[in-house]
This record gives sequence, structure tokens and C-alpha cells, in this order.
Amino acid sequence: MGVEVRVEGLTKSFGKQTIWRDVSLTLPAGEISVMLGPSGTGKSVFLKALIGLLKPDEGHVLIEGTDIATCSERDLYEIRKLFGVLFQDGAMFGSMTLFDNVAFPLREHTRKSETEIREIVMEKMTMVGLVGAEGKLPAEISGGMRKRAGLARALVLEPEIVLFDEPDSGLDPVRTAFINQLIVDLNAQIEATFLIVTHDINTARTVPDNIGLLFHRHLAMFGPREMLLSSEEPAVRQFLNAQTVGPIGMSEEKDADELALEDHSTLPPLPPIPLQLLPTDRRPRPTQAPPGAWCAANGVVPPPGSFRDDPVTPHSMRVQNPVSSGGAA
Ligand SMILES: Nc1ncnc2c1ncn2[C@@H]1O[C@H](COP(=O)(O)OP(=O)(O)OP(=O)(O)O)[C@@H](O)[C@H]1O
Repeated sequence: MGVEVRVEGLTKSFGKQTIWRDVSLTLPAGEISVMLGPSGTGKSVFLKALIGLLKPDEGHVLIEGTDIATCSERDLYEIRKLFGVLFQDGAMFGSMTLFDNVAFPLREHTRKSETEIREIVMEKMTMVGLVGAEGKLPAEISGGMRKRAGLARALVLEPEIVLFDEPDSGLDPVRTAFINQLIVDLNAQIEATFLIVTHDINTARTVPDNIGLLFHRHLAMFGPREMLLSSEEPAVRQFLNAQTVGPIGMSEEKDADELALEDHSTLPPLPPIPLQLLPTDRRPRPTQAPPGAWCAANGVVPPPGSFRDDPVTPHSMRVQNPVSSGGAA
């Protein structure tokens, strides 16, 4: 059922450059969380700190009683077995077939026989829809297929936590929709804890249970999807609604003069909160709360038209084509 990841007061600098400070959040067991943030705000650095590839200057990353930030190399080696990581480009070995790439962690970290390895590799290739391509080299397949192969490899050691570094980077909207559906299906199947770093607003609005935003060297907000999608906090609102008006500038945050010049009366209203993407079999997600539950429990009125089921428009299209305003669910 996945494991909880608790991050407390995490701070990371490179020389004089502070990447982020005092980041605290909990990735709930078995849930999907998304981390957003303008380019260069340290999302990849955050993922690396979670698996102990980078040591933070301060703070803790607690997983099943082990603090990754301070534990011994031996404990780190053990705790890393809980993780599967999908790197941006799939991080395939170019000279190995997809089969050998996916089998690699099993050959490195287990004493399984080649017959057992074949069975596991083919099971994961089936999960990501790559049966038939196992003999191909990474250069012979598309970027989307490489990502799916990377995902198969991330799954072979039965991870409790899966980290995705921009699973949609370089993919067209259709391939992005497919990989998002695959992520939701896998989460329902293996019930591990997922953290996805992405720039794709549609992914952020429909895939996760929780959303975080790194901005201005700190964690601006982290919480249930509905909390962020109904937030009036300027940076959150600007980012999730892909607007130019707000504190996030072209290179980093805008200064006070730039902000004073902006006409905030032109800010468009918050778009409706879409329904969460469901697994392909349409069963509820393992940790799914009823649509609107967080808003109702917290006295927040969601934007008009939220949580409407529109059978004609696919889930992944609803953000761009919000249904006309009306009462909230
Ligand atoms: N090993 C390192 N040594 C020094 N600086 C680093 C190192 N790794 C990352 N950085 C710096 O940390 C900052 C954050 O980088 P990171 O790649 O985490 O950003 P990001 O939010 O993932 O960006 P993007 O969305 O563009 O992928 C950058 O300024 C980068 O140059």
C-alpha cells in the first residue's frame, strides 16, 4: 500500500546559491502527488534529495523510521530498494535492448534466475504496453516508448515509492494523455506512493491527489488537489492557470515595480476544478475522496462548474474546455 514520505525542514544550497529552504511536506502513502514550479526552482534537486543522491544542508527525509538525510550508506542502500525512479529521458543504456535495460536492476540487485527475470520483465513490459518491442534498442523507439520502458524498469523491484521526473517532457498532448492514464492505472494496480515533477498544467489538474508548488526558494504550498485548484494565493493561482499576471516572471519572481504596473482586475476567474482522471477500468482510485469533499470540509466554494462529469469531453480535455458556469457539486 505504498509508504509515507515525511520531509521536515529540508534546505539545500550549492555554494552561495540557496535552492530552497525549510521545505516540509508529507507524501501520503499510496497517493499521487505532483510537484510544480517554474524552471530552475529545484524540483529535480528535490527528487534527488528524496532518494539520497544529494545530501541536504539541513532537515530530514523520513521513510519507515529511516532518515535518508543522515543515515549510513548501508541503510541508504537498503532504503533505496523501496524506490523506483523514472528519469526524464528514460535513462536507458543505449547499447542494451529494452529487455536487458528492464532486466538490469534484477540482475544487479537480486539472485533471481533468468527464467524468473524473464517472467518479471515481460509482466512489466505488458503493464506499460511494450510487449513485442523488448528486442529493440533505445535509439530505435520513440521518446514516449523510451519513457514507458524506463517506467517498466522503475517497476521491476516492486517499489513502494515511484518518482517521475517530468514524465511528459518532449511528448505531444496525445502521448502525454496516454502516459498520464498509464500512471493512474499503475497507481491503482500497485498502490505505491507516487511523486511526479511536471510542468504540464493539465497533468497537475487531473492526475494527482496532492499538489505542491516550489517558488522563490521555498515551498509556496502543498496540499490536496482541491486546495491548490481553488487557491487565491497569487503564485499558485498564476502557475496553475498559466497566466502572465502574478508574481512569477520570465526569469524568476517579479520585483515590486513590475507587480505594481500589473492590472490585477484583468485576472480571469479560476477555471472549474476538473474531475480526477480515473483508472481505465473506471473503478474509483485506491485513495479517492468524493469530488468536492475537501472544499466542502473546509468551507471553500469551488469555482463554478467544478466537478461536472461531461461524458462527451475526455477527462484530459476538460481543463482547456471548461463547461459553462453553474452550481458546484
Ligand atoms: N550538482 C549541482 N551543483 C550545482 N548546482 C546545481 C546542481 N544540481 C542542480 N543545480 C542547480 O540547482 C538549480 C535547480 O536545478 P533543478 O534542475 O533542480 O531545477 P528544476 O526546477 O528541476 O528545473 P527545470 O524545471 O528547468 O527542469 C539550478 O540553478 C541548477 O543549476
